[in-house]
Amino acid sequence: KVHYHKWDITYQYKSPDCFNKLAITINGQTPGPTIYASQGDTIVVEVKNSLLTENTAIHWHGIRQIGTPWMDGTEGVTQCPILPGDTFTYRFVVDRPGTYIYHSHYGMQRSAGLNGMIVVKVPEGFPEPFTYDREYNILLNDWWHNSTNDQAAGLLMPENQFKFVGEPQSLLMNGRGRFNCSLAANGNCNASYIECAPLTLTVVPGKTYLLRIASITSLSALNFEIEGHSLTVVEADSHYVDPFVVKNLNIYSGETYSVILKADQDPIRNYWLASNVVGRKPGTPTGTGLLNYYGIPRGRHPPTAPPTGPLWNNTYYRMQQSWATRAHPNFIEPPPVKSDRVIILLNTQNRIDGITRWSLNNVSHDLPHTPYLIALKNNLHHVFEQKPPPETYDIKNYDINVPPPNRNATRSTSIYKLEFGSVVDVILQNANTLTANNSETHPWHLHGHDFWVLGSGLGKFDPETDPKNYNLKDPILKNNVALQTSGWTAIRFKANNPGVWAFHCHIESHFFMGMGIVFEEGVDRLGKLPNSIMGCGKSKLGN
Ligand SMILES: O=C1O[C@H]([C@@H](O)CO)C(O)=C1O
Repeated sequence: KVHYHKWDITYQYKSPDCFNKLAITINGQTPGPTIYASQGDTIVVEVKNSLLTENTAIHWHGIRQIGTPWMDGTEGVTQCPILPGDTFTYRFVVDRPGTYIYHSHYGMQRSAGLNGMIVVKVPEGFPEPFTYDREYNILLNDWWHNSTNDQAAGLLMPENQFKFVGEPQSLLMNGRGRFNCSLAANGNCNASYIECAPLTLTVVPGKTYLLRIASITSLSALNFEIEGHSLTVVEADSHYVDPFVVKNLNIYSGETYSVILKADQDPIRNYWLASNVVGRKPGTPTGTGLLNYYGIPRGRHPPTAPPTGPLWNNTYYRMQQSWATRAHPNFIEPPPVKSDRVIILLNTQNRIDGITRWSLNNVSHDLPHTPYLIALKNNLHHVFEQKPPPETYDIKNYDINVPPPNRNATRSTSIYKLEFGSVVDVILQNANTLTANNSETHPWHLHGHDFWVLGSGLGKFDPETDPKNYNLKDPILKNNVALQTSGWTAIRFKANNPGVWAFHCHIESHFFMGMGIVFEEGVDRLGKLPNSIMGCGKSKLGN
């Protein structure tokens, strides 16, 4: 089955949290429309760029694009951007069931509202390992009142004029939140807007619901909770997990979870849906919605205060909370027992020529003007740095608990070339930022692949001892994983999807500041690239 969508990308004044500002919309909506499909279907999205002054590109987050790497929508990596006034048609197969996200992959446009959900159903009759009466989608986001232009300009200021994006003004559920209008200095803020009416999910006492929860936040690690109800986690990044029950769920940017909710509480009132910031000192009120028990007026607030979630800086708790580590006993795909290559990436914050950047092994990533996929396919070796980036860092002597002794780093367009079919381990190693006694959570996302999460720990990864504790029996498969403060995370994947794939921190400002790398594998196995991805850098000549 082929699903056709026609999207017009425009700037419109919107009030997601009751504060009116310019947002990027799809057919006038932010979040954009939810795409529904079944496993094996083809999705066709004709994207018209009606942003009058800027390019765009749309990434289908979690979709592996096997055989269609040029549809991954990662500007600078898999395609030239879609120019203002131009139309680009994305066409790809959704080869696995689950919950996915789409969002702009150009500049920091995701933060301006260009995002939405994709739901891929299992085929008719396929026995899911859980049952439910109906399902709801919950897209979690954070939201600022200034523009992404303001934000980008602040990030590019030199030395102590650097201005970080700061903590969000509000937290949204399906694009709706509630800023306290009495705090609105300027701009129009009107809490009675229909647009900022809180998300309300109606449940029938005794019934069972599947909640598809996705986070598209630009910065925040969130903790989601439904007051008075426990949640049974059954799926993570569209892979079935060994089910476990939580009171509240940590969800990192880019992740999706499916949880089972039973309407098993006292039906005489409504209950809060709550999302709270964890991992960074909160500066944002709890994001709320309502769980409405059928028969109670939909808008009636619970008699209680919304839950405020776990302590934001309890790393140990967050480590424990990452219970989504084991695959469902009936859906285990064990990893290869050994890897062909181990890449260790030290995450540091640096200052390069006065500009604050993030780096991996002291290399901060810049995107080339000719997308890698085009450059590699056409052997244009002069359009990006050919020297390979460092495979590791000075593990013995580097102190991860102090600011980088050498603030400086280098910027580069270099990429990691992987032997097709090889098994690759990546160890993400966190460290202190430029600020003393400060390490930050980084949610990493890999394009084009799922990876096994073999293990994680606090402190410095030890190549001699830590691999002995990897879970090689039933590790979970995901395409997003959190790197906790001052800790490490180990992942393994097969380089078996011909293409060029970004692997980066999913914090919008961090990727903008160079916190990512790019893998290449099997590009020589690809057929002719579509002309539609050309038109920039050295690809002006067309094919
Ligand atoms: O890139 C960042 O900058 C700030 C801080 O390090 C300097 O203001 C922050 O929290 C980041 O994640």
